[in-house]
Amino acid sequence: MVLSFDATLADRDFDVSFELADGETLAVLGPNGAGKSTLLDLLAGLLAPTGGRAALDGSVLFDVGPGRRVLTEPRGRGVSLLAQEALLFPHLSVLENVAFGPRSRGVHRTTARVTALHWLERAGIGDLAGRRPAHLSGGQAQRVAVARALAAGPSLLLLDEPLAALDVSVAPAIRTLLRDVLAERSAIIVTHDPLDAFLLADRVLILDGGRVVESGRTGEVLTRPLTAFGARLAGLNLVPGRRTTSGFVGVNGLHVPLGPPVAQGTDLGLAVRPAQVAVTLQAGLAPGTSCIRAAVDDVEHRGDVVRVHAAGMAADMAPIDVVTLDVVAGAQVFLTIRHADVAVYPVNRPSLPGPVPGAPLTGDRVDP
Ligand SMILES: Nc1ncnc2c1ncn2[C@@H]1O[C@H](COP(=O)(O)OP(=O)(O)OP(=O)(O)O)[C@@H](O)[C@H]1O
Repeated sequence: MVLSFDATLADRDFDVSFELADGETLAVLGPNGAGKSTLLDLLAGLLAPTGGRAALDGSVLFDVGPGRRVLTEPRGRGVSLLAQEALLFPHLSVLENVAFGPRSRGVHRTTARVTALHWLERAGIGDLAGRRPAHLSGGQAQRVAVARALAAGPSLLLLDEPLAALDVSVAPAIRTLLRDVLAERSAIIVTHDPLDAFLLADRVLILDGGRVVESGRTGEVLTRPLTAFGARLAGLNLVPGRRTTSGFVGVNGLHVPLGPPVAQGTDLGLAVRPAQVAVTLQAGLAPGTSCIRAAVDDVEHRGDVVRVHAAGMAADMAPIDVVTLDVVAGAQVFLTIRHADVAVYPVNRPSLPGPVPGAPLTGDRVDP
């Protein structure tokens, strides 16, 4: 375990614990005000907790409680922060910017420059070493920031939405660079983008209201979310429901027959993609499908598709079908799902504060 973290911050109602394995990348997601920046600031030493303890590579970052108050200064933490904006020193060259970290740790000037050049080359911009930041594009500046964060030789890399300020044409290349440098590196990335979580992180921590509300392997959380926020991130419908004698019964009345392994009364969730929910005017009764009747709440235009909201679910339709079937708010429709397209699973599985060892979880999937 490279990092153990347990902190409360009373005036922000923040109370979060988790662990990070050596070489693991953790994505921290959550709505605005969830506590993501607070988490990074506590780790970087920009904020002091009111209670708790964190240790990185066996060294205490903070240890605060009755009768004890240890707060390691930011520079001594072995933590580097890569922010949205590159924030380079304008009066220093690119090489000097990157060499600054090692230099300020007392590394000899020549060695620091060799280290800086190594990371600039790794970031694909060795040829820009002599430039001033004013003469860099946004993408180039962020590459310099990546090199600078790594040249400091951190035990833990913190990334605060590192792609958010970049032009969409530049972000993919920087994402590829991050994917390369994050492999085998202990890192925590705050992001609003589930794609970044998928591509960059081994594990996901979802915060809401200063608490961990979901945690697990990225693929697990984004295919079988436990919370409405997790489902929204993953682009899935999540229908809460229960196991009854005949199977899954959703709060919206959707019924899906299930095999025996799950005990009656268990709280279940059904996940299905909006593209796999069919909207019709007649009840669909084909074998292997389930159908509910619902009134349309809202019709939302989303580029190539129209998203229809009804019975707590979203269904994507082709615009021509919306017109042909006259699907408008208030219309009565039938929503049909194929059993083969849904995942039904317990939603009260314990959250997993630590890394999940080995194989994906098995045994809790109870797809029909
Ligand atoms: N400087 C501050 N002083 C006091 N409270 C703050 C401060 N910054 C944030 N908060 C509060 O702490 C809580 C967590 O905020 P935080 O900025 O960590 O959330 P976040 O998940 O990073 O949100 P966002 O996605 O909007 O950046 C919120 O209730 C917020 O109002």
